[in-house]
Amino acid sequence: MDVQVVNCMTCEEFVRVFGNVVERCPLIAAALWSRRPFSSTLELENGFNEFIDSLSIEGKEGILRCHPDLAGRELLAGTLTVESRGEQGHAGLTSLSSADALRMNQLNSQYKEQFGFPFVICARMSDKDRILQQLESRVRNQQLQELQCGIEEVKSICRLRLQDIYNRAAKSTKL
Ligand SMILES: NC(=O)N[C@H]1NC(=O)NC1=O
Repeated sequence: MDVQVVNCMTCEEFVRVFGNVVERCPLIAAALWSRRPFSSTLELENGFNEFIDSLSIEGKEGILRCHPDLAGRELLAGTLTVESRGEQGHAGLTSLSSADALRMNQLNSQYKEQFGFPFVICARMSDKDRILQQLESRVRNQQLQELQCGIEEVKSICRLRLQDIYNRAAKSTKL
């Protein structure tokens, strides 16, 4: 996607295209629109990262709380966002054995009780075994260390979602 195309978008278009780069946080895209013009698509990605980094602890916790559990209720109910559904499918979470699903649910609950926000990991850079292993080890982190860990994962999710948007745009202009 040419950055000029991004710079010419109305706020409404921009939020439609980039509104779920941070899961269920279209406000972040709406805020970033004011920072146009961007000199490159990388600058837009940096904008997302800087915005997230500039938030208070409560703001960062809020971002994590907008993420659905991995292999949780929303996956079963079919109410995940398209992006999250794809990511969880990529990590094999849509076809877990009932023993693995039970284990993941138990660990997710334990984690949430411990920190007050859900466990977040970039599912596309992981798989079922690594996710279970990370849940088991990260639950032992300190509160602030774990907040930062979750936020770094959010940034990885963002980067891959932005790449998808650019790739889709590049494909559609080739047609
Ligand atoms: N809880 C959690 O990590 N959720 C997410 N991770 C990811 O890659 N997509 C999500 O929705």
